[in-house]
Amino acid sequence: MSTAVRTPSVSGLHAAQSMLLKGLHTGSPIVKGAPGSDIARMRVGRRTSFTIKHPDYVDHVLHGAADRYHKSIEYELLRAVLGLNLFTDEDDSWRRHRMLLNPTMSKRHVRGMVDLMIDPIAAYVDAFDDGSDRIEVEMASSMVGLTMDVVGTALFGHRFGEVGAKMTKVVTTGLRSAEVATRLLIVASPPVWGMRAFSRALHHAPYVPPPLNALQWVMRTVDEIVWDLIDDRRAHPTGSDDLLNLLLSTQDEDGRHLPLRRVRDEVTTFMLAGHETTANALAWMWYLLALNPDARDRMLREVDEVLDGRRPTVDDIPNLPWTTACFQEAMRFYPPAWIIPRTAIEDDEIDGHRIPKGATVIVPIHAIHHDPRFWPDPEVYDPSRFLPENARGRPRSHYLPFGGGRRICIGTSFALMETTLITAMMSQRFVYDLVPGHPVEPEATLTLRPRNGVKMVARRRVANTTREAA
Ligand code: HEM
Repeated sequence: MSTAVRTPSVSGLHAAQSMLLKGLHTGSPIVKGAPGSDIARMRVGRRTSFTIKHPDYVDHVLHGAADRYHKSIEYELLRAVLGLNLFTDEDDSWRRHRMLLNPTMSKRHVRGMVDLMIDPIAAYVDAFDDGSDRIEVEMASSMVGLTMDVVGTALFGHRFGEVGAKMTKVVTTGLRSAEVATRLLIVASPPVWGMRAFSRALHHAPYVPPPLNALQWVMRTVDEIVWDLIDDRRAHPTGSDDLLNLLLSTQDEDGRHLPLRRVRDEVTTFMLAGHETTANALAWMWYLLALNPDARDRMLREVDEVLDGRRPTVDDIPNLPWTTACFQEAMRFYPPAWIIPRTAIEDDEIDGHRIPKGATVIVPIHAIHHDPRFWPDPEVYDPSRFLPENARGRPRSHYLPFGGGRRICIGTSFALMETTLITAMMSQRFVYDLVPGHPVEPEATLTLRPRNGVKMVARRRVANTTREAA
């Protein structure tokens, strides 16, 4: 290793105060780091954290030296809700399960799911269209119901329907209580064993005080939904090659099936991780498109030219590059997973800066996506950045909505195909405008969500207009 250099530091007291009073947000000292430096160190309680803002440093942590990092202690809270699964697992056990699930989520296999995705989207648009020319809609929760249904149909052969509506409240409550718990955690900085005991207690204790009792309610509600799904499939087996059947039928070399508990944990993860981030990103995209009518008009023109009013097929997706780019640029602007924390499991060094074993390393995705060194005019919503000819050759850690390295989101292809279809199909009949005066602002929980939702009016499209003005 080379000689260690001095790392700029941020006051731990200031960071702790800000955390307790304002919570974690995109401007928190622990996220912003030190001005003018790509790495900053801070100590809060017993914990040392580093914020790294340069893509090369991110490359090191997520790719080159990935063996030296695990997910951070905050994931223990997720483990309490989701159990042990692809998201929360580590090392050999993670590797085995990732190898098992990769083929089902590969681009090739997901292409085969496109018709399954289209059915719930078409049903959503039909149910939404009450025949009037202007329909009010709160996009964030509406997208939760839709993306739940798409994941349910494509991966579990199950339409969530009513459950989708319930999930908006469950997930919002869960994320808000988790945010409060994370604030306390960062300041109290308990050891991992303390955190695990806390998570177990949260699951099983007969009484938990507010606000943590909300987390317990979330865990129990999610548990009920997922066990119903598994029990139903076991009682009524199907021959499909969906994710649920893969999890229920897979056997190791000794012929042993996955424990049912693990099946439950994976299903919970795919159900939650598979819809919440996607729904958020879509809500942000509709918001940004309404603010940028030129980008929106170009999307509408592309959809009309390519689809000519018919249902899409899998072969249409590559012919909708602007539509896909509108979604990708929305994820640059408001990345749903806006921060990625890791823990060093052995001593490391980043560009001469010493990272001791046990330290937390924070990758502030939102900040990197808005850094003018890597994104000219970062506050301008410009989908052309993601047209294939402009995106080619971009360094991988400039754009991280799906994370990076071996822990990159397994649902990347699924999400990109699903959202292109949703954007196109929802735009065939309607164009979406903002309700004036409704405040739209980001709320940073585990994901970056619109705090008060996004209230919009769907306006029926008029044939043959060149400009979709109100
Ligand atoms: C726009 C939509 C999505 C975004 C922005 C997103 C973002 C992410 C990010 C940033 C990670 C990495 C977290 C880390 O490294 O700590 C991740 C992991 C993961 N995502 Fe997604 N995701 C999306 C959609 C999906 C979908 C559709 C699914 C499943 C159907 C899914 C399932 C997962 C799983 C299981 C992991 C853990 C992978 C592993 O560690 O091996 N995600 N996602």
